[in-house]
Amino acid sequence: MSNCWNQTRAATSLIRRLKRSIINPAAVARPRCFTTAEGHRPSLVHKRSLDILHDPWFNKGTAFSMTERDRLDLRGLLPPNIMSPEQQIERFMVDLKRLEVQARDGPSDPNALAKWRILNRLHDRNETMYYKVLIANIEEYAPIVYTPTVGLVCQNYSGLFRRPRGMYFSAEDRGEMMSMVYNWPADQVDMIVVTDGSRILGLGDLGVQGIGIAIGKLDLYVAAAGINPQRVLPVMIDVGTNNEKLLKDPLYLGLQQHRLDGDEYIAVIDEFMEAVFTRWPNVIVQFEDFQSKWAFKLLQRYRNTYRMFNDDVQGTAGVAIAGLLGAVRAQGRPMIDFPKQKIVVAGAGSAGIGVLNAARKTMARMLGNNETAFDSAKSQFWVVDANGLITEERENIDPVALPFARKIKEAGRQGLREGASLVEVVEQVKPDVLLGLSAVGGLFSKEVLEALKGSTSTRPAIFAMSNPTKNAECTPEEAFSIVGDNIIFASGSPFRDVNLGDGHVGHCNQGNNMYLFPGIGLGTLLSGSRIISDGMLQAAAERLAAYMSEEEVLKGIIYPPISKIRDITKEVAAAVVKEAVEEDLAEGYRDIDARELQKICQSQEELLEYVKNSMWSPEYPTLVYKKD
Ligand SMILES: NC(=O)c1ccc[n+]([C@@H]2O[C@H](COP(=O)([O-])OP(=O)(O)OC[C@H]3O[C@@H](n4cnc5c(N)ncnc54)[C@H](O)[C@@H]3O)[C@@H](O)[C@H]2O)c1
Ligand SMILES: O=C(O)C[C@H](O)C(=O)O
Ligand SMILES: [Mg+2]
Repeated sequence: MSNCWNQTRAATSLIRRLKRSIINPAAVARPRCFTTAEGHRPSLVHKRSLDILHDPWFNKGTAFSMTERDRLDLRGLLPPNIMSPEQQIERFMVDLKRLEVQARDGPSDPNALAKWRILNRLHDRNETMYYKVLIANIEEYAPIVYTPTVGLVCQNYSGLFRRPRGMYFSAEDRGEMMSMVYNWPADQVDMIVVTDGSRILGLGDLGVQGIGIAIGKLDLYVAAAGINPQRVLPVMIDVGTNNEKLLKDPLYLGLQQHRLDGDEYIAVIDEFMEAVFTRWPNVIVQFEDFQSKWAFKLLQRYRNTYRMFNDDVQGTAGVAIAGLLGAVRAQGRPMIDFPKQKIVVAGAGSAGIGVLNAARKTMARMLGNNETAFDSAKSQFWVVDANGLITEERENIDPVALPFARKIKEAGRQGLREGASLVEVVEQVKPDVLLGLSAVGGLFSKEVLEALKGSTSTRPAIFAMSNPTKNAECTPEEAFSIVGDNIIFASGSPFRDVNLGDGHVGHCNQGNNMYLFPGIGLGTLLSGSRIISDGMLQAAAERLAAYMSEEEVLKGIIYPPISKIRDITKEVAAAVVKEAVEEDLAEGYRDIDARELQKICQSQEELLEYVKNSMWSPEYPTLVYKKD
């Protein structure tokens, strides 16, 4: 009986594995006769000779085997010594490491830009090798290809631009986008990250140069979520810039006109969305670094029709929620105490308001999930923007900030008023949490941090989440030295831990949306959900929150190390798939239909295996030439 059971199980499992192998050929061990000498299913290419060496999708450089060199007319075009992928990386690393003699930490690394150049050149030559290097050294090179260095890259883009990467749609292309999308060589695109360059990190309007941020985010999609690099597309929508310096710069690469606004602006974005979803109906579009003015409007406009999300609004909110819940646990309290936390937020832009809305909803759910709970939860927040504390007396208040405006009488009772300064607010409120998404470096000044010493919390939390490094509201050194050792600290860009003496470490967590967006994208892709629901985003945040053990959290570690990002992403993606199935949104992906997906979701183990097997890994496939 049990033998028969085992055989049936083995057969079912084999069928599943074979089905999955259609998604990822490497996911299943094939019978020998199907494989090449290198042991993998071959990839067909329609080019040969130098064209292959110049194609980063297929190029293997010195790792082409002799038989491949013959098959693809490469003989004589490469030095004769055939290298293993490991030897190739060793050689590359010698070059890259030369720059590390002087300094070795991302944030203040004087050679960061030079390292980016070396890595970027590899990206242009050989994508497989590039991602092998990135994945194996993610802790070290995420600060180069992502924040903070990517900010510097965007600022200097005109000078750094060599080979184009991704697609550019401009205001001049109106009426042409539907045909332009066919200029992209890939028939399948899974992930697009699009920006209009209007608010790049905390660096403001960088116009066309903002494409760097889309490229950096997609690097993480490949490295963390295992999205196939041939199926990612960075996009820049150039509607002009309001950055006067760029407008006057003759070397600026973008449209030298002021930004389109109003209906004209929306028409361009509408046309872009229609074009990409016509060619790639299953693509997921991540909106990135759009100024707040448009971030919310575009999200509302598209989120119920297209598979899209706004990372700054929704990804950041999830990461902040996970961190805020971690901060409650770090006080030795249960998560359900979250609705008692007093939270001061500095910054009421796309990120700040995104966090406020999500935190309020999370509190309301914990308080009974009804209207009264939702209403009372808002009293836990004090919001300070460029004009100080936001109250109902604020003139021309932004509608998205209105729900968080303090009642004027109540503010008065607290010794506060419209426009009160951040120091005053912190002094009077004595918050448990001080969270910055203001893009103002040093905003958490000595006075503000001194005021936080009066917090009624047993362990106050400071989230200096603005990017890049120089825009962080304070450094961990400042926080630990002024507020004291018993705090929780998180920043958007990486900083080193602080030595508190006597063997104690002040942990610096990186509170960055990179812990969520790759999993949200991958989970949505694999579920085949037509939209990205609030529930799917909530499931992602909850999974991240639960990722840290009690022991870690008590030590002040509320986010995982970036070296674990592939594992976290797998877990987050699984949570997103499961939620999409539960909400009946999942339509399945490729060969796995909705019913099969439902079955997979019944076992957490199978679900995680499915996600893992669907992730691309940087291995060279054997190449076989086929005429077009
Ligand atoms: N860590 C992360 O994962 C993450 C995610 C998204 C955004 N961010 C960062 O958050 C920052 C803000 O992004 P955004 O999209 O909300 O920008 P935004 O321009 O839309 O909003 C900035 C807000 O800060 C306020 N502000 C300006 N000066 C202030 C001051 N002196 N005191 C208090 N508030 C002040 C502005 O009034 C505005 O409300 C950026 O630096 C961005 O890099 C970080
Ligand atoms: O890009 C990042 O590092 C996080 C976030 O999306 C931001 O805009 O700062
Ligand atoms: Mg962003």
